[in-house]
Amino acid sequence: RRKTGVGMSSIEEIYPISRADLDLVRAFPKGFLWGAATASYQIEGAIKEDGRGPSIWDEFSATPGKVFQGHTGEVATDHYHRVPEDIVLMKELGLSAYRFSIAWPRVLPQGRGAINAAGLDFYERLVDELLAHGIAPFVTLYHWDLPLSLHKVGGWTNRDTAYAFADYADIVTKRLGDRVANWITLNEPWCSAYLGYGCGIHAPGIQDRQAAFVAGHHLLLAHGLALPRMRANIKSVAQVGLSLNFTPTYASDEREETKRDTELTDLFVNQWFISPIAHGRYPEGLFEALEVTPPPMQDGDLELIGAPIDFLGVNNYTRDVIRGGTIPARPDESVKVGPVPGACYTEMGWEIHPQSFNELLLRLYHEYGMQALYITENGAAFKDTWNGDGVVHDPRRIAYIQEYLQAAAEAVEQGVPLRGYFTWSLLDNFEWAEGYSKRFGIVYVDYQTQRRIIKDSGHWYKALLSAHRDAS
Ligand SMILES: CO[C@H](O)c1c[n+]2c([nH]1)[C@H](O)[C@@H](O)[C@H](O)[C@H]2CO
Repeated sequence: RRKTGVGMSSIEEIYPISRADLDLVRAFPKGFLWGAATASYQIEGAIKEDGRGPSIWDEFSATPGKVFQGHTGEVATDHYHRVPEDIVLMKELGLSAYRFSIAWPRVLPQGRGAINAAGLDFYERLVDELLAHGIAPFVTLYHWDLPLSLHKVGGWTNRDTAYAFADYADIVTKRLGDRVANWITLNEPWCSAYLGYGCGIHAPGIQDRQAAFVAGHHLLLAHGLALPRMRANIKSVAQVGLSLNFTPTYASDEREETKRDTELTDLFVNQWFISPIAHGRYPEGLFEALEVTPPPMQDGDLELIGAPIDFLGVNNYTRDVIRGGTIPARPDESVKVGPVPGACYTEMGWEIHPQSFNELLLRLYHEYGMQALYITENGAAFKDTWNGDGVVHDPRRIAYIQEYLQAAAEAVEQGVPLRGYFTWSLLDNFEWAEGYSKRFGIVYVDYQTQRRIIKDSGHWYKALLSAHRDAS
């Protein structure tokens, strides 16, 4: 797409959406929220500024061999110093909502005790600036950057951390509860528990499956303890939920052993957290399948954990096709089949499979009775390149979002109460163990200069959101 003249935009740049896109947006109800998502450690930088305490990701990413080429979140996209310009960018894109996370160690440098006023002030300014631009804040309280001091006394394997989280949630909602109407307690406790304590590819890098289930229980308990504290501080019209990751599992063939291994993998990957949240109990057979003992629980834990939430945040990117009977292994060692003939994949090696997204949404509504759903993460990493001028062509990301939104639109037509969609991510950012090697943004970040360049997908998303507003 080249400019047609100095200062002129090509007609495609003004209207980069198709007739099919116009039909697509009409499937979503008036008031449907369109946003983009980020997380504190992945975009903020300024990890030692204004009183912020260290987090487990500061220590983990600084540990040689843990992150691609030793990348860290020390600078990231320097969002901490660029909030005004980044919010102008969000406004330019026409976002009606923005999902971000608060860094616990910026608010409570030691995880508990003394409050860092500069940390709370930063998030207050961010929220006020969003509201001034008519963008609804969706605040995640925990997106993996646990204060290091809590890790030093066991982190999520220590039940006390759940109580410390509830105190942190109380402090933040006391300050922002009058202005923020959408709260997410935890982002993907499955990742915090299993990637952090089970297989150790994420902070704090522990490899102990039993510890993963103890940590998982304390993360759920943290959510349950925080809920009533938050509800006491937020407006009556405000809503609280949490974001869970799901990767639907499919059998690679019709053999009984394949179907069994696929069901066990589904138990482990998809049911572990939604079952306590939706049904107040762990899924039958989970602990046995993983060869762990049930995590220590106290009376009342599961009631707290299973207390009603106002919405479920759904994070989905792909599906897994499971090969059966290869090894008499546990579901955390199940063998994924790939590449699937005729399938397309993103830079993460994730199969692009919108049909499984549609089926997931239907399952969450029918099997788990979720009365409101937001897609709090969906997006794709591709090899985006920038040639130094104002354009970044990413047609595959446009196609990915189109296909997944089509699947979501079908779910809405099938009766799923879907209330909003946040693409991951607003900006290219620190992709955990992959460092800055993977770009998910609809806005490109040139890390040498911190320049932001709206990708074609950003221009397309802007036009799509505008078309939805016009159609509503
Ligand atoms: C199966 O993917 C997970 O749902 C997942 C994917 N992602 C996530 N969770 C995290 O919430 C984000 O911080 C990541 O940046 C993002 C992209 O990797």
